[in-house]
Amino acid sequence: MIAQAVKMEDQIHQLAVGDDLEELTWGEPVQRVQALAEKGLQELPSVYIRALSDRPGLDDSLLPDETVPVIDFSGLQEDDRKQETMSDIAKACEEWGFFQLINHGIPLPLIAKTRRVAKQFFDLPIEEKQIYANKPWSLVGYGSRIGVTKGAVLDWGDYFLHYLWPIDKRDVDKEWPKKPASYIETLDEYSREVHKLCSRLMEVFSENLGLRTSYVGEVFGWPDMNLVLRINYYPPCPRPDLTLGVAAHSDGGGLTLLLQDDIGGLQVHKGDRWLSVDPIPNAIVINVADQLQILSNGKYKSVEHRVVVNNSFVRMSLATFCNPDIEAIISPALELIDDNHPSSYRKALYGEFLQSFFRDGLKGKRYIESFKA
Ligand SMILES: O=C(O)CCC(=O)C(=O)O
Ligand SMILES: [Fe+2]
Repeated sequence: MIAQAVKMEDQIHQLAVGDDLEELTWGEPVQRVQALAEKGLQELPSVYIRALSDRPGLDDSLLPDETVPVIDFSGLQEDDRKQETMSDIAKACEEWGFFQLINHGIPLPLIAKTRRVAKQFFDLPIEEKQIYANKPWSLVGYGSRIGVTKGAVLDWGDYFLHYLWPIDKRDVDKEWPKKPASYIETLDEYSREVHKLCSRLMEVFSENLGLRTSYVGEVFGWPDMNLVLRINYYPPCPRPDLTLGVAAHSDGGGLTLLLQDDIGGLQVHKGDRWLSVDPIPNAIVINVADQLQILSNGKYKSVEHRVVVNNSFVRMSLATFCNPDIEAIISPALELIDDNHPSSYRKALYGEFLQSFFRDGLKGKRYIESFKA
């Protein structure tokens, strides 16, 4: 079952590159950014240097009048605050595509433990992490780039990626770290909590869109929606002004739940500016991803975001992507189409979407553009 499920994603990858997977190679030998940074480089190697127009411009971040909305999820449990909380979430999805969720219900000691085991993994010697090195045709494992294109500008960061859900798609034996010893147990517990929160959010989004409560969940395959964890590790960088931890992109799946630490660096695109998502201790940053934008017929926005790095601190984040199955067909909900709101996107297999992603890596909002009706 496991082998089969993962193999399907490999097949999509194969379609994307049109090549024999086993022969696919990285454009350049893989360099761990963490190892480079630990050498104490004075200069930034040229593969990380972005074009002038993509550089972060480190001083143009937040203006005080504009901040990503903060939503108190406990408001949904109180009769007098429920309506207001629902409409705050709807507004955030429509205007920002992003919000920070507090009182989300994931136990804080579990969050602390999850962060701790993630950090302990990255603190292992390189050789121990290399055991999980990902292949050019799969994002699963220990990685330092997305896409194989020779000469591509690379992100200043490493990651570790694996499935959290559905349970039969997790290959705990091969794909989850064995060290630290409590990693598996902790992430198992974390996945169950994230699954609960995602389920609740999908219900809220459905209701807010005027759809039956189970609608978004049905499209994304609840209770077996795909939850994929990406632990991001951004070491200090000698020239943060020239590079990015993650290039500008929108997330391709359904929705994303992100735990960032207290360092800061995530920015979202609003109007023609990049605004910082200031860390709030233990808040979870939620963002609408491309498939939810399509399902909502463009009412909800899957917004571009990027990560800037700094020259003093390691920053870590844990992103959980909640995605439809690759065989799911995604299209705007019929209830959201009328004479004034014609269908903005064509019907497509989520796998078709993934295929362009595997081929080209992160490319701003280019993918969703190509699915316009
Ligand atoms: O590290 C972050 O704050 C965001 C990472 C991100 O956007 C991603 O992994 O898709
Ligand atoms: Fe992202």
